[in-house]
Amino acid sequence: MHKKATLVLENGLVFHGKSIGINGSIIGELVFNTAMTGYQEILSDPSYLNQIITFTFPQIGNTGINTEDEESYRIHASGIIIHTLTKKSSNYRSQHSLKTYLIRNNIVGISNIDTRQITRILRKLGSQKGCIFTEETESYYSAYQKIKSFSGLEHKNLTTLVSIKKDYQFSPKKNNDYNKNYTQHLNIAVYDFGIKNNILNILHQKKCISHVFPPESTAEKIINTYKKNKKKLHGIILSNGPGDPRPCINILYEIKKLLSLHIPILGICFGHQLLALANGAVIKKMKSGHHGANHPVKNVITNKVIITSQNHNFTIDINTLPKNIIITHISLFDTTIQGIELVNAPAIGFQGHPESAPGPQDAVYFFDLFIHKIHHLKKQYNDNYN
Ligand SMILES: NC(=O)CC[C@H](N)C(=O)O
Repeated sequence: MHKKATLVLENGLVFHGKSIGINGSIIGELVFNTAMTGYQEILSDPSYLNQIITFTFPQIGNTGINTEDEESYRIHASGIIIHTLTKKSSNYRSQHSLKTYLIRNNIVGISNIDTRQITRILRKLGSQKGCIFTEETESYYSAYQKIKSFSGLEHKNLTTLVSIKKDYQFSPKKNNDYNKNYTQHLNIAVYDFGIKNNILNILHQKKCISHVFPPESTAEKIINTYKKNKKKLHGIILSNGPGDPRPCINILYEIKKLLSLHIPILGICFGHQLLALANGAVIKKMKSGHHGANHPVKNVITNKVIITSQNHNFTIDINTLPKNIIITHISLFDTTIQGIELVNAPAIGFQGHPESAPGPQDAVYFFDLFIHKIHHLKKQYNDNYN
C-alpha cells in the first residue's frame, strides 16, 4: 500500500497523491521535463540539484533502472512528481524498479498527480517553489513556511556540492581498450561543475583522454598538471552543472586566463553560460526553462535544424551580447540563444546537452566542432600530437 503524499506550491495550491519514495518532506524549485524516456539519466543529472522534476509523460518507470545509465553516482534532483508509476518495469537491461531506486537514493516522490495541470501552472506563472511531504511529516502550514524560506536557484554557486574534490584521469567503465589504439589522441582538461558521465564517455569515443578537475582548480594548476607529465594540453571542456553561473566569480577569473592562452574551449550548458559571462555577456533566469529531449534548435549559419536534449533555467541575454560573441544556434521554441562562438578565441558553447543522455544525438557534433578547432590550431602551429 502506497502512503499518502501531498504537494504544496508557492502559489498556495495543494495536490494530494501517493508516496512513491521514502517518507519525509523536501523542498525545491519545480520544473517540468517533457522527455518521454530517460527518467533515470534525468534524475541522476547533477544539474537538477535543488529541483523537483515533474515528468509530463504520463507513465514513468516502464523500463526500470540499470547501473549503466547513471549520469552520476546518485539522484541529484530533490524530488519527483509523476502521474502514474508503472506497476511492473519491463526491459532486458532493467535491474530494479524506479521505486527501489528512489528509496535507495532517499528521495521523496509523489504520483497520481495531474502533471498536465502542474505544467500549465509552471508555464503560466514561471517556475514555482514547492514542497512534497508524506503522511504526517509536515502540516500545510509548515510546508508553506519552508517554501517561503527556500531561496531558490538564483544567486547560488552549487558547483562544489556536486563535483569531485580531487582531479583524476577518466577511464570508462565499459571499455578496457582504453587508450591502447589511440596513436593520435587529444589531451582534454575537463572542468567538473557537476558533470554528466556521458560527456566523458563521448570524449573517450572521440579519442580524447580526459583529465577531470574540480571547479576551484586554477588555470595554473591545470597547465602545470600537463607540464609535469610532459603532455600537451589540447583543449578544455566546461561542463554542465547546477545553480546560477553568475556568482561563480573565481571560476570566471580562471576561464578568462585560459581564454587568453588560446586553448580551444567547449562550454556545455552551465559551461556555455560561464563562457558567455567570462566574455561580458549577461545571464538571466528564464520563466520556466527548457527541460526535455525534443527541443528544436536552429543553426543560424547553415539553417539546419537539430532536435536536442535540454535542461537549463538560465540563458544568455540576447540584448546585451558583447561584440566578440557570435550567435550560432537559437531555440525554435522561444528564439533564446543556444549556441555561441567567440571571434577572438577558439571557443564555442552549446546551451543544450550534446552528450544527449537521454535524447536524440543530433547535437553530438558539437564535440566534433571542438575537436576540429583543436586540429585547426595544431595545423596552424605545425604541432605534433602528445
Ligand atoms: N544543465 C546545466 O548545465 C544547467 C545550467 C544551469 N544550472 C541552468 O539551470 O541554466
